Parts: sequence; structure tokens; C-alpha cells
Amino acid sequence: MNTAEFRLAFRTLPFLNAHADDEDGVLELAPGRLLVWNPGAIDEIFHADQRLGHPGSRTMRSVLGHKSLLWTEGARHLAYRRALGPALRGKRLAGYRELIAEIVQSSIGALTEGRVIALADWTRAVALRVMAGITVGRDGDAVLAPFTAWMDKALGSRGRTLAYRYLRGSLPSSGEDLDRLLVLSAKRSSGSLASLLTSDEPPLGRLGDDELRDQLVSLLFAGHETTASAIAWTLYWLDRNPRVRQDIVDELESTMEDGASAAAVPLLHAAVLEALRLTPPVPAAGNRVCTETGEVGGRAVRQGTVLTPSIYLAHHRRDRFPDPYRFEPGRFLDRRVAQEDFFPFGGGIRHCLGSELGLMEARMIVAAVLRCRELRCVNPAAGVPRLRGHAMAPSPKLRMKVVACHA
Ligand code: HEM
Repeated sequence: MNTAEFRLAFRTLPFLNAHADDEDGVLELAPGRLLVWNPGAIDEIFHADQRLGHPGSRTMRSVLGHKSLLWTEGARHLAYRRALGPALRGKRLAGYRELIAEIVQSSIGALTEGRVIALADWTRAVALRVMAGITVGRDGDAVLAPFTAWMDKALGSRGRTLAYRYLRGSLPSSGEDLDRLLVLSAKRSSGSLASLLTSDEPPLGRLGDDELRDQLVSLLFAGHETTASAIAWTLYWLDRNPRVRQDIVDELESTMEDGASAAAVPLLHAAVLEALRLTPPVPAAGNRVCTETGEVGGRAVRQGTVLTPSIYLAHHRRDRFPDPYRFEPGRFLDRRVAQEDFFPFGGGIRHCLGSELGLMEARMIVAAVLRCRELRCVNPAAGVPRLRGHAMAPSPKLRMKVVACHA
């Protein structure tokens, strides 16, 4: 590991911020390893995605499993996207509204006046309940405690995660008990994402228990850490920007909508997008590997070169987002931002399968919190990003106090 790779692994955000104004937007981390945020190069990578390799992260492989759809390639990858994709977008999303609303209401009910919460933990618990319900149905509640304990052990402390990764070679495994619980819940459930994996029907056919386990863990992980972080950041930035917060409260008062439809709450939707820009839950999309010698962004690349699209750096380009460290939802009101400038959900053939669900959930949860509670940040200085695995969440020290409850 050279100095640049070391700093990226151990001092990630200071390292990225130090390169935010590099005009080139391509940084050689090591021979054959490029960090990319140049808009033209990002566009090329996502358009060529079908011809690139997707090896995934070595660190997360031991957590999500070797058969995870996150690093499956070719026809099998396509089969997963065909099996799961339709249930995660468009009209099918309406089927999750009731579940989300129910979970949010019961979680908010526990936020009594005067209570102080660790924001990131609270949003993570809510988002995991939602994702478990969507993935394995009502049985999902049984997996919450063991899944959370395992995630906290593996990813709860950056130092510990890096120690597992570099000293022991892999992160702690989920263990047989949790794996068995997940597979059993999946086989018992109906009408859930899991039932699409256990149907034995094309395009996936029959999955062995180990392959099923890997997909369940992948969906739970990819679907809750990210969304929880998006919600926590949105609430944090609204606390720091009380005028925007009040405008959104006014927007919500003018409608009976629960936030499920972006069109009904345009300012809230723009605020969620701006939080995803400023503090992207996933600071880098998955690695891509060049399968042939060619060019990226006008730079010659050899076969085998690893390209890492930097979401964080692309979102902080001054030429695309003036005053990039300022929270300004207006950037997303009434205009479409180009995908090569703003890609919190990655792109190409690996574009996030749950992007529509994640956005809907974030809007619904933030809307419910703003309607029913007034939260105030107790220690705003703790609003600094911390990496959990590859996800970027507010520091676990960041606390919010419930200062008022509304019916
Ligand atoms: C705000 C919330 C979310 C964010 C910011 C986010 C972000 C991302 C990113 C950056 C990627 C990698 C894309 C690439 O490499 O180009 C990804 C992949 C993925 N996400 Fe999400 N995600 C979110 C919510 C969800 C949810 C709710 C689900 C639930 C199903 C989900 C499931 C997945 C899956 C399965 C993949 C792998 C896709 C593939 O490899 O084909 N994500 N997500």
C-alpha cells in the first residue's frame, strides 16, 4: 500500500477534500488504480459498464458472501436484476407505503419530549426494520437484534473494521444462527423480496441456502445502511438550516401527502437530493476493471486497470456546484442535474436497484419526523462524517433532543 492508498483508507475524507479542486478529476492512486470524478470520464465508464469487470470490495465480500449479487457478473447478474428490479420501482413501491408508515409511526411514538437520541443509530434502526419487513415480511423483526449486533461488531468502529481487514484478513462472519434464521424467515415469507428468490422459477431458478443467505444479507445491508444515512444527513442539514426546515414544514402543512410522491413535496425531495449530494451515503461507487486496453477521459488505460468512480468528489466540484460545501436544496428544484455530475446511486449496469425505494423511504420518514416532532441538535460539532464500511454516516456521537411533540 503506498501513501495515497494509505491516506484514502485511513484518512478518507481529509484525503478526498484535499483533492476536491483537482481540475483533472482523475487521480492515480497506484499504478493501474485510478480514482475518477471527471464528468466526461464518469459518463464513459457508466456507458461502457457492460464491458467492464465488477470485482466488488474484498472487505465486504467476507460480510455479504461470495455469491452476493453485488459482485455476480454476466447472465446471473442480469437474472438477479430481472427478478428483483420490478418489485423495487414504479407502481410496486406503493405496496410498501403502509409498512413504512406503520414502522415510522411506532418509532416516532417512542420519541417522547425531552428524550435525546443518537441520530445515526435511530435512523439505522428504523431503516433496518423497514428493509427487514420488505425483504422477509413480518418475520423480519426476529433478525433485527442479531443483524444489528453483527453489523456493529464488523463496521461500528472504523479502526476495528480496518484492523479486521488488514490484520485478520476479513471481517467477522454473521454466524450460523443468524444465517439459519434469515434463510428460514425467507422460506416462510410470502409477498416479500425473499419470495422472489425462493420461487425456484426463472430467471433465477433454484437457489441453494448459501446463495439465498448471501442475497438476503446483501439486500438488508445495501438497503438500510444507505437509506438510514440519507435520512440522518437530511435531518442534520435541516437542523443546521432552520429557514429551509421551516419552508419544508410549511410545504407539508399544505398537503395531506405522506411524502411517498416526490411531486407532492418538491422542496422536501430537493432537500433529500441535496443531502445526498453534500454527504453521499456511499462516497465511491463499485470498482470497475478494464477488460481491454483503451482510454478513459483521454487517458490511456491498460487492461486490468481498476477505476473507482468517486461520488464524493464529483458532488463537490466547484464548477458544477458553486459553493459546494453549502446546503442549498434550490440546486435541485425545477431542474435536472446531469447524471455524470450527481450520481449518489452509482450508474451503468450496477445502478442501485433500490434507488426509488430509498428516496421514497427517506422522504416519508423525514416528512413524518418534521410533522410530529421538533428535534434539535445537541452537539452540532459532532455532525462530521464517519465511514462504516463503505458507507458514510454522521458520527455516532451526533445527538438530537426532542424539544416538542405534535399530534
Ligand atoms: C439513499 C439510499 C441508497 C443509496 C445512496 C444507495 C447507493 C448505492 C450505490 C452507490 C450502489 C453502487 C452502484 C454502482 O456501483 O454503480 C448501490 C448498489 C445497490 N443498491 Fe443501493 N443505495 C440506496 C438504497 C438502496 C435500497 C433501499 C436498496 C434495496 C433493495 C438497495 C440495493 C442495492 C443493490 C442490490 C445494489 C447492487 C446493484 C448491482 O450490483 O446490480 N440500495 N446502491
